[in-house]
Amino acid sequence: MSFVIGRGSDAETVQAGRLGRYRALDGSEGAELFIDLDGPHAMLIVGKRGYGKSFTLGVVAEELARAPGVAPVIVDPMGVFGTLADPADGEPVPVELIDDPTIAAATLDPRSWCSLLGLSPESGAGGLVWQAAQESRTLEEMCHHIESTDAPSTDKRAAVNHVDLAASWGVFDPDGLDATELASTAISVVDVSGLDVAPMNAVCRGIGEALYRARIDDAIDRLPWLLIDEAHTFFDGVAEAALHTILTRGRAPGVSLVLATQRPSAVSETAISQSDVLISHRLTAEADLNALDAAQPTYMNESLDERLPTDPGQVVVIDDATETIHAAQIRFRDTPHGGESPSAREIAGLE
Ligand SMILES: Nc1ncnc2c1ncn2[C@@H]1O[C@H](COP(=O)(O)OP(=O)(O)OP(=O)(O)O)[C@@H](O)[C@H]1O
Repeated sequence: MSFVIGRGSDAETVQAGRLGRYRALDGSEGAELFIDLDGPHAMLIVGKRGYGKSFTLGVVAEELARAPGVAPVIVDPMGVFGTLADPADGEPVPVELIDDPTIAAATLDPRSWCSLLGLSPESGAGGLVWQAAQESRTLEEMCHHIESTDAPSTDKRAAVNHVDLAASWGVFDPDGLDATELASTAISVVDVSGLDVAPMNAVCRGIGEALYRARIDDAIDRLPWLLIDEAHTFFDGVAEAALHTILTRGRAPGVSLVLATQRPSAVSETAISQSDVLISHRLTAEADLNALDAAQPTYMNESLDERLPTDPGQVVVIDDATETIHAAQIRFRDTPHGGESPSAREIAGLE
């Protein structure tokens, strides 16, 4: 009998991903541990730098790419998940690489446009951007709308300059990514690594909204899974609204979210409280431990800090669906891990 996180004991492990093996107190490995890929989930993967968050996210990504009926998309802020497309050990991992992602300007609402451009909606330029975003579908239309008002010319100039700045990011296109494109059988790896935080957030928001809306409108017949590395980056920008929608309302339409971060204290409380699966690597920063402690379930009768592992790849999994806690060793990646830290000795040819 195998255990499937999010489901419980399962003899067949159908539509479940291989996560790793149980880890005994003496470090020895036990039975295989799986993760449910059938129903919708909100998962949070945490751990301090270098203890395996991205590696674990990669393992989940490999399993999702191989699973039927799901549409996995990974937002890759460090550009390390392109290696999912490299030859894999075992079953192939189907991957769709998206290197220059764009979204339609109309994906963002007027408030988000102001916050994306760092403008207060109460300011002259901010008010103009707000109105333009309400009335327009493209950046060009926004500029025309601003120019055509009888607002003071300094406000108009400031507003147009801000919209031009957004245009210079190169992430807005009326034919930007849509859900049908993202919802292929392969995992879509959206590389946002060349972008600043603001456009990175805009792209993430566009993808999150497109996937959610497509399920609400019955436009895609697979269940989307949105995986996000360095998730704290997106809780401090315009992407947050889309992530909150999925966290709080994603279950019914079947949209899943997997967030990985080294700073659980920097993602929202909702992200922690709404997660039904928490995978924790080693953590030491007090603020991060406190953030997780606040959401510690009553069925956990010792504190999380006491159970946290010490070595890379080791985790504690809190499974809220089955109200169980597991000590595990995450399995090795079947495709190369792209997040290896560079070594000065290696670069100098000494290793
Ligand atoms: N499950 C695992 N099995 C074997 N080695 C692992 C495992 N997980 C992590 N490692 C090792 O730990 C290293 C660091 O992992 P990873 O790059 O995922 O860390 P991270 O926590 O995501 O760090 P960062 O915050 O810098 O992204 C990997 O390069 C790998 O060598």
